[in-house]
Amino acid sequence: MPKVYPATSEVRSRRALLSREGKVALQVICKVPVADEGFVDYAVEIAREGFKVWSRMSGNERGRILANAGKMLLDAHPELARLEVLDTGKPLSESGGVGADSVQFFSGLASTVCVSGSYIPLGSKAFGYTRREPLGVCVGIGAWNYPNQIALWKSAPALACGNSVILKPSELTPLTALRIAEIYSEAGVPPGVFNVVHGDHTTGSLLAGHKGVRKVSLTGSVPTGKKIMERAATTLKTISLELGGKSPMIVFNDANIDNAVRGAMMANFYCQGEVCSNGTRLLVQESIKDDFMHRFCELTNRIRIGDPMKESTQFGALITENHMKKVAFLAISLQVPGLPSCPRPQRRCNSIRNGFFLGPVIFEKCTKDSRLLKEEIFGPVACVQTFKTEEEAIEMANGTDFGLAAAVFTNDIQRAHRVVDQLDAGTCWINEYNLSPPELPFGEK
Ligand SMILES: NC(=O)c1ccc[n+]([C@@H]2O[C@H](COP(=O)([O-])OP(=O)(O)OC[C@H]3O[C@@H](n4cnc5c(N)ncnc54)[C@H](O)[C@@H]3O)[C@@H](O)[C@H]2O)c1
Ligand SMILES: C[N+](C)(C)CCCC=O
Repeated sequence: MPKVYPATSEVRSRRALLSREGKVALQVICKVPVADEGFVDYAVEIAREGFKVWSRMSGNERGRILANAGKMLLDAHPELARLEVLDTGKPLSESGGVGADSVQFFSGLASTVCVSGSYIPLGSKAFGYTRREPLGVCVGIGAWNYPNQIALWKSAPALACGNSVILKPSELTPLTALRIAEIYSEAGVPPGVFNVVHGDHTTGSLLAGHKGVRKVSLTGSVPTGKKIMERAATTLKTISLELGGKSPMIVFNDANIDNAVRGAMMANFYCQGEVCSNGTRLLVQESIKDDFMHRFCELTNRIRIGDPMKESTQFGALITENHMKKVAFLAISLQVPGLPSCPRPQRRCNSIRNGFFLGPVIFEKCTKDSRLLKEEIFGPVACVQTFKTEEEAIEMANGTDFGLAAAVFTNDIQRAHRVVDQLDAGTCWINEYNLSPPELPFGEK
C-alpha cells in the first residue's frame, strides 16, 4: 500500500474549479493533512525501511517494476489529467500525460549507466573499482503548475537508481500525487519506497533539514530554493534546484514568421503562462516587428478561454486568487510606459463568473528597467522588445539573473548554433519552444 499519512489536527482546505453541466464554480474539493514533525519523522523511518528492500533488488528487477508502472501511468492518463485540472485550473488539453514517459525511459536505465561503476587496472597486481550506490531517502518538493510531471520527473530517476522517495507536492495541488502513489504500489513498488507527505512550507522545511534524508530536489521559486539550500546545509545533504525564469526568445528576420509566432504562443500562453521556462522576453529583429506583432496579436485574440474541463478550451484559470491579483497588478496596473499592444487584459473571462481567469496580455513598449522585464510574472504576460544586430540580441537575452531557458528562431543554422553557444541558459531551443522529452536534461545552467 502507498504510505498516506493520517490526518493531523491541522487541516487545510482547497478551493478549486469544478465543472458541472457547463457551469464553473469554486468549491472545496478535498482536505489534506499538513504533516508535522512527528509525521515527517514517521515518513523518513518508513522510507528508510523501503530503501533497504528496494536498494537490494537488482536494477533489472527495479526496471521491470518501473516499466509496469510506466504503462499503468500511461493508461491512467485521462484520470490523472482530470485530477490535474481539478487541482490547477489549467485546461484538460494541456494536463496530465507528461511524466509517464519519464518513468518508461528511466525503467530502461535502471540496470545500466545509473548503477554501473568502472574498473581501474593498477598494474599487473592490483585493480580498483568504483561503485555507483543509491543515496537513500530522497525528498521531492513540488511546485503547483505541473503536479503530475513534477512527481514523476523527480521519482523516476531516483527510484531507477535504487533510492526511496518522499514526495511533498505543493499544498495547492495535492490530488495527483496520491493517485500516482497508488499506481506505483499496484505496479509492484514495495511498501515504503514511494511515499507522499502533504503539507506546506513548514513540512517542506522539516524534510529539507531532516538528518535521515540524503537528498532534496525542489521545483519552486528562487526564494524557496535559497531557503532549502540553507536547510540542507545543516546536514550536508545534496540538493537539486529547478527554479524560476525570465527566458528570452530571439526571432531573427530570416525566421519563418508563422513558426516563430507559434513558438511565441507556446512560450507565453501555454498553461496560462504558468510555466517556469516560458520565453516571456520576446526579442524580435526590428525589420519584422510589425509583421510579427500583427500575427501574434491576431492568434492571441483567438485563444479560447473557458471551462478547463472542456476539450476545446485552450486557456484556463490561474492557480489562486492571490496569484491572479499579483499577475493582474503587473499586467494591468503596471502599464509603464504604455498600454498593452494586445488589448486582452480583462480580469475575468466574460462567460465564467467564478474562477481566477485573466486573459493574455502582450506589452511592446517596456523600458529597459521595467519590472515587467526583470521579474518572473508566472502568468500570461508577454513582453516584446526589438533589436538591430545579433550582438545586441545576445546581450539583451543574457541581461537577466535567471538562466533557465532560451530560444532562437532563424533559418540560418550556423547563426542558430553560434547564438545558442553564447546564451547563458540551461536549455536552448532552435525554432521550437518548451519541448522537453525525458531523454534530454532540463534545468538551470
Ligand atoms: N525550473 C522548473 O523546472 C520549474 C518547474 C515548475 C515551476 N517552477 C517554479 O516554481 C515557482 C512556482 O511554484 P510555487 O509557487 O509552488 O513555488 P514555491 O517556491 O512557493 O513552492 C514550491 C514548493 O516548495 C515548498 N516550500 C515553500 N517554502 C518552503 C521552505 N521554506 N522550505 C521547504 N519547502 C518550501 C512549497 O510548499 C511547495 O511545495 C515559479 O518560480 C516557477 O518558475 C520551476
Ligand atoms: C514541460 N514544460 C512545458 C517544459 C514545463 C516544464 C516545467 C516548468 O514549469
